Order: sequence, then C-alpha cells, then structure tokens
Amino acid sequence: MAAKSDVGIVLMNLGSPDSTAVPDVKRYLIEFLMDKRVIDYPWLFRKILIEGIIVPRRAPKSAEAYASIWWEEGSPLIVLTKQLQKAVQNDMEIPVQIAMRYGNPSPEVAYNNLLKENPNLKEVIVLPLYPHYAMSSYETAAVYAEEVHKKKKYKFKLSIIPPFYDEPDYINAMAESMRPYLQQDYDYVLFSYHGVPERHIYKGDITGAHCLKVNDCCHVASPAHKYCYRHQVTVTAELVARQLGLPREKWGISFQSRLGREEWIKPYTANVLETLPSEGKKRLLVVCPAFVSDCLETLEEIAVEGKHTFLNSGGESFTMIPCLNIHPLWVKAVVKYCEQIIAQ
Ligand SMILES: C=CC1=C(C)c2cc3[nH]c(cc4nc(cc5[nH]c(cc1n2)c(C)c5CCC(=O)O)C(CCC(=O)O)=C4C)c(C)c3C=C
Ligand SMILES: [Fe+2]
Ligand SMILES: [Fe+2]
Repeated sequence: MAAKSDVGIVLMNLGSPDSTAVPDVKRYLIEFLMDKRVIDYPWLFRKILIEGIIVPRRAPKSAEAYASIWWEEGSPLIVLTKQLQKAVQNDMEIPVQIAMRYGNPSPEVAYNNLLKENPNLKEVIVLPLYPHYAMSSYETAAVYAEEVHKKKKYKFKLSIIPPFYDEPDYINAMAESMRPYLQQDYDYVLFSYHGVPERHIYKGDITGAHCLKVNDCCHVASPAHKYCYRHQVTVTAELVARQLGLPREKWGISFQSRLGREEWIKPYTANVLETLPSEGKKRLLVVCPAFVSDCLETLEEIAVEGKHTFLNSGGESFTMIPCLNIHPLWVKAVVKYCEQIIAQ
C-alpha cells in the first residue's frame, strides 16, 4: 500500500477536438472511430470506411455542432473535467491530472505531470469517467491507460477504478442533482443514454447466451451483467428513480447518438421524443447519466436538437438536467472512490 503522499490521480474522460476547425475535428474523429473498440470491423475495411466515407462527410457537420457549444475556455467536456480535477485535488490534497482517451492531454502527459510533481510517485489511480461498462467507453479507456503505462515502463503501480453504475454515492449524487428539477410540473423523466450497436452487446456477453437472447435479459441474473452496458444503465435508472420516488409510469430509458445503419440498442431517443407528446407526456425532463460531464452529446444533441424534435412533435416544455459536472455530492463520491483504493 502506497502512502497517500506518493499517490496521484488521473481523471480520464473521452476527449474533444483541439478546436472547432474542420481539420482538428477530422483528426479527432479519425482517432476516435479508428479505435477497434468503437468500430470493431476489420482494420482495412474500417480504414476505408472511416477515412474515405464517414469522416469526410461527418467532420464539417460535427465541427459546426462543436462550434455551437464551444466555450471561451474550450470544449465543455475538457473544461468541466478540469473543474472536477481542481475540486477533487482541493478535497484530497494530492495531485490530480486529467487525461483523454482521444486527443489531448494523453495519459502519458498526465503520468509525466504527476511524476514532475512527485518523482517518488508509487501509485497512480485512474478513474475512467464512465459509470457503465461498454467496450467503446470504459474498456477502451482502461486498456489505453494500461497500455501507455506498460509501453513507457513507468515504475509506479497503476490502479483502475471499476464502473460505478450502482455505487450508492454515484446514485445519490445523480438523484440529488435531479431533485430540484422535480419541483416543477412535469409529466415524464427520460433517462437518455449514449447508445451502442446491438452487436457490441452480443460481443460483450461472456455467457454467449444471455444478452438480448433471454426474455427481459437485463432483469434476469447473469454473469454477463458485469460487462453489459444495457443492464448497467437499466440499474442506474431504476436506483435513481427509486431514490426519487418516481412512479414507474413517470420515467423511461432511451438511447441516443446512433451512428451508421446498424441496429443499436433501443428505443432511440429521437423516436421517443417524437412519440411522448402523443401519449400525453408533454412536459419533459431529460437526464443523461452515461456522461458525468456535459458535452456535445448533451448540450447539442439533447438540449438543442432533442428539444426541437420534442416541441415540434407537440411537446410543451423540455428541461435538460445538467450532468453531474462538479456537483458537490459527485466530487465527494470521486474522492471516496479514490480514497477506498488508497486504503486497500
Ligand atoms: C460507433 C460509434 C460510437 C460509439 C459506439 C460510441 C460510444 C460511446 N460514446 C460515449 C461518449 C461520448 N461520445 C461522444 C461523441 C461521439 N461519439 C461518437 C461515436 C460513438 N460513440 C462520435 C462520432 C462522437 C463525436 C461527435 C460527433 O460527431 O457526433 C462524446 C462527446 C465528446 C465531446 O467532445 O463533447 C461523449 C462523451 C459513450 C459513453 C459511449 C458508449 C457507451
Ligand atoms: Fe460517443
Ligand atoms: Fe445484457
């Protein structure tokens, strides 16, 4: 066990382009989508598809979307991760760095910064900022953090915090950050999660026979759940709804950000936003618990595009609940998760 003074922390998020210029967005999208855990097609096919078709088409639109949410200090996701870094460092009084899975800063920069602060560093705790396990989010971040550690032969021990989708402190932070929004009149709370291809769910099923195969699979006990994004997001929503006392008919789950023509896990957020008003659910609260920091997918896809879809389909009011960002209960939860590792 390393003394607390010889420990450093890395908060690892997804990453953003360096700027909203199309070449920067292209570079970022290529790095992101060439990740074999995000688009898991054979390398050559992936390269042709990504660099020849998807990125040239998507980058200008993506750049425009980023420009519409960009802050003076930079990408919201990066700025908010830095704010979390400061808050955790203040509370813990040990060095905290941030790293991104794609773009900057890389884990190498984060590890080197920690070593500059303490050449005697014995242990680095990495917290991937994803509550749920998905091959394309938590897994790729954890594997990358480990690969860099191994490749550069760092002497310190690396510890990676597991997904925290059902941890009481995360659930409490989510529920209490939502509670003030429930004071207003609303008909329905939508938990909109980032989607993944159904194929990823089948692939991640270690039993090979459970996910999307057994009736109501997410509620039937299985070792598959340890790696099942669909199960884990369901548990998060159920626990949060229970803490808030939401009746079952007043909330639901959907999945956003589909890319390409494959089937992704359903229902799709855009379809749900279109149909809710016709079911009498006209005053809506939306929350996105797969992201702990607000980002393009919340500030643009939900708060702008999603709102537009809902209001144009007969909805009357649309309220986006912010991500945890630097909510005090979330900062406390992060500190606790890191301290639990230090105490081990
Ligand atoms: C096959 C494509 C994608 C999968 C699978 C995927 C999974 C996934 N992503 C997140 C979190 C975020 N994704 C963000 C942006 C984003 N995601 C994809 C594609 C896939 N994601 C693209 C192409 C983009 C870029 C933007 C765009 O062009 O739409 C972001 C926001 C980043 C930011 O800078 O703000 C986050 C966060 C999770 C959690 C996840 C699997 C569960
Ligand atoms: Fe994504
Ligand atoms: Fe599953």
